[in-house]
Amino acid sequence: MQQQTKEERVHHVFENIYNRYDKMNSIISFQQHRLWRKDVMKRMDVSSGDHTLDICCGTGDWTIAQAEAVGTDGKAVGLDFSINMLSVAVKKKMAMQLKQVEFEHGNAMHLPYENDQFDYATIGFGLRNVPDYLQVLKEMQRVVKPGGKVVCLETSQPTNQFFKPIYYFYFKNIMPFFGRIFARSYKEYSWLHESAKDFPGKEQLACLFKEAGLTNIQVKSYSGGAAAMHMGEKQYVEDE
Ligand SMILES: C[S@@+](CC[C@H](N)C(=O)[O-])C[C@H]1O[C@@H](n2cnc3c(N)ncnc32)[C@H](O)[C@@H]1O
Repeated sequence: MQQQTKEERVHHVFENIYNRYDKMNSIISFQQHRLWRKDVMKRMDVSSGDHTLDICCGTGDWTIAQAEAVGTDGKAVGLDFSINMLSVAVKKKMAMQLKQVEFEHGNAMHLPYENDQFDYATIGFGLRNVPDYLQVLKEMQRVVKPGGKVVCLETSQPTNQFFKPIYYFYFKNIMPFFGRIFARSYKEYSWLHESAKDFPGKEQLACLFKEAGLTNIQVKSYSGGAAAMHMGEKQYVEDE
């Protein structure tokens, strides 16, 4: 039998868990993800009229938070390759009657946008799912305007020696168990452990941001290093 690529596997996972995703997010993170997202939005300081892009937007909560921040003079675009995850996002947009948000189908590895289009490009719990982290960061850097920001909120590797074993035990054993009980998807929630265990730690990810051409990199750790935000800026090119 042919081996599934990482991209095919990830696609399959999210096409299947889309209708339980929001509920499960709150269960497996003990609601912490809401606090992390709120803090990241505060640090981003989005202005009314800005144009934002949220890739791997899933069911759209971060895109919608951005749409609220940019207001009706701005625009927030959410992009994802799972039609089912996007269908949940579109329902939320309709229910909230938000005109300034668009959800689009596409692949984070090859963003369907011209260079220098957005004030912000964000990715929330999406980077660890893509086949090539650096390529996606380069794509995000490409589509933001000079002075614009690339922001990633993702699980990370805890550095606290006491917390570390608890965290890994939880991810490996408890979380897939929650997945089985609450979402009837043991296999899909095992993927979260696999993708999170191999994901770069804070310093490594900051190096990838640098390699993607971003500067002024800020890092903020959450919940003992269980998650982290990285934010970098696209430099202005000096006139010759
Ligand atoms: C863990 S969910 C995160 C959803 C949302 N950003 C959030 O914060 O809740 C990861 C999302 O990334 C999407 N995704 C994974 N790889 C992708 C790719 N190569 N291109 C576009 N979307 C991708 C999945 O379909 C899924 O909706």
